[in-house]
Amino acid sequence: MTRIFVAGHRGMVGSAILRRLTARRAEGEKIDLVTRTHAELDLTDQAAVRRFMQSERPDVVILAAAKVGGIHANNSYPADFIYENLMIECNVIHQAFAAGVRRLLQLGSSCIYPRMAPQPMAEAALLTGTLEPTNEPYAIAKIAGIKLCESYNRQHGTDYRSVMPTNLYGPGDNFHPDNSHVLPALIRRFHEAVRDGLGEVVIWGTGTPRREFLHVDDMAEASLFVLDLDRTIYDANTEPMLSHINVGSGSDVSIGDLAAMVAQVTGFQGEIRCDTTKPDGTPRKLMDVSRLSAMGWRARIELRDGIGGTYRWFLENAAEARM
Ligand SMILES: NC(=O)C1=CN([C@@H]2O[C@H](COP(=O)(O)OP(=O)(O)OC[C@H]3O[C@@H](n4cnc5c(N)ncnc54)[C@H](OP(=O)(O)O)[C@@H]3O)[C@@H](O)[C@H]2O)C=CC1
Ligand SMILES: C[C@H]1O[C@H](OP(=O)(O)OP(=O)(O)OC[C@H]2O[C@@H](n3cnc4c(=O)[nH]c(N)nc43)[C@H](O)[C@@H]2O)[C@@H](O)[C@@H](O)C1=O
Repeated sequence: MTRIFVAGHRGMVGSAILRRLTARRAEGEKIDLVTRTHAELDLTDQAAVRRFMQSERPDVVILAAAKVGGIHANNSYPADFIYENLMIECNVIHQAFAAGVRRLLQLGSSCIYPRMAPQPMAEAALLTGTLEPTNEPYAIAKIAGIKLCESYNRQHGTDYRSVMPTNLYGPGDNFHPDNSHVLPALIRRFHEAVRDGLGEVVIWGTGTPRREFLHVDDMAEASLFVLDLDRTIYDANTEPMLSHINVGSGSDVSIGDLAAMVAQVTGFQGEIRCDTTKPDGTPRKLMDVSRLSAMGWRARIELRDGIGGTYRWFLENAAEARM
């Protein structure tokens, strides 16, 4: 029996990972799942995390809990983003080690790479240049997470792994009008424009930045793929000081074209206007996914299909929620 703690199991990624693990258990895999809500266990609380790890003694930890948000949230609450994420990583990774956890997978983000990194961004681009200012505090925390895992592996021989997802979306996303990422924000805005009969939708920035989007179900599958890799294969495909693995779909789209896709999915036929007083952020973020591809994994869900499914989930679960 493998006892797995999924931290952040009520979030978009954590819940997708939990769905897959639950399905595997139903198929007969010997998995014992451990979860705690944020209210039950605040992962920024060192003593509470220590007590939890010592009493639950998981074999494996999946760290999908974090302070997460889009460009506006990152830019508005930098102290929350750096403090909470550093604390969560330090507590979970160190207390996992102290409780003898043999394998851990933590999720970083594509924003760890320099703002002007050569595209597509390879794992080796880490720490080669200046970060994007709108999310530097979050990125610094995420880089610290990679270095924590590498350091425990080097000093203590643990098997702690890191995946760096590109921009994610899907069921369970945060559809807050200001604090969310671009795709859920646009789904809400275009939906409300159609509902209210508006002739215009405003998108932030110039519409020219390019982003790569990956459906959360693909991300969950990739996470478990990396977690399940035999250690010799993981180690052979990474390096002790460059141990993270990019996860992406392999193609990107401009924000303007993304907005046009969301307009089509939601049935909006009016004008799309750019508010250039809002920041663009990084000009382009496309992952080099050759490391993961070489190990045999690739994304399956096409962006247009994924947006359609996410819009249906939004209509059924979030459209009426007060934000
Ligand atoms: N969404 C995206 O586009 C991307 C996400 N990632 C990474 O993927 C991971 C998962 O992100 P995602 O699922 O989108 O985020 P969500 O915000 O959907 O989920 C995060 C989860 O973490 C929980 N959490 C936050 N703070 C604490 C805390 N102090 N103690 C306990 N639980 C806490 C949240 O609980 P509660 O809601 O109750 O606070 C929530 O359940 C993160 O590491 C993120 O950085 C990386 C790249 C892109
Ligand atoms: C995953 C990643 O997410 C964040 O970085 P980001 O990629 O810049 O994320 P974003 O989804 O918020 O924006 C993408 C682009 O889209 C434009 N844009 C248009 N209209 C809206 C809009 O309505 N909302 C938002 N949020 N953006 C909009 C926006 O101006 C930008 O050009 C990081 O802080 C960090 O958290 C991180 O790692």
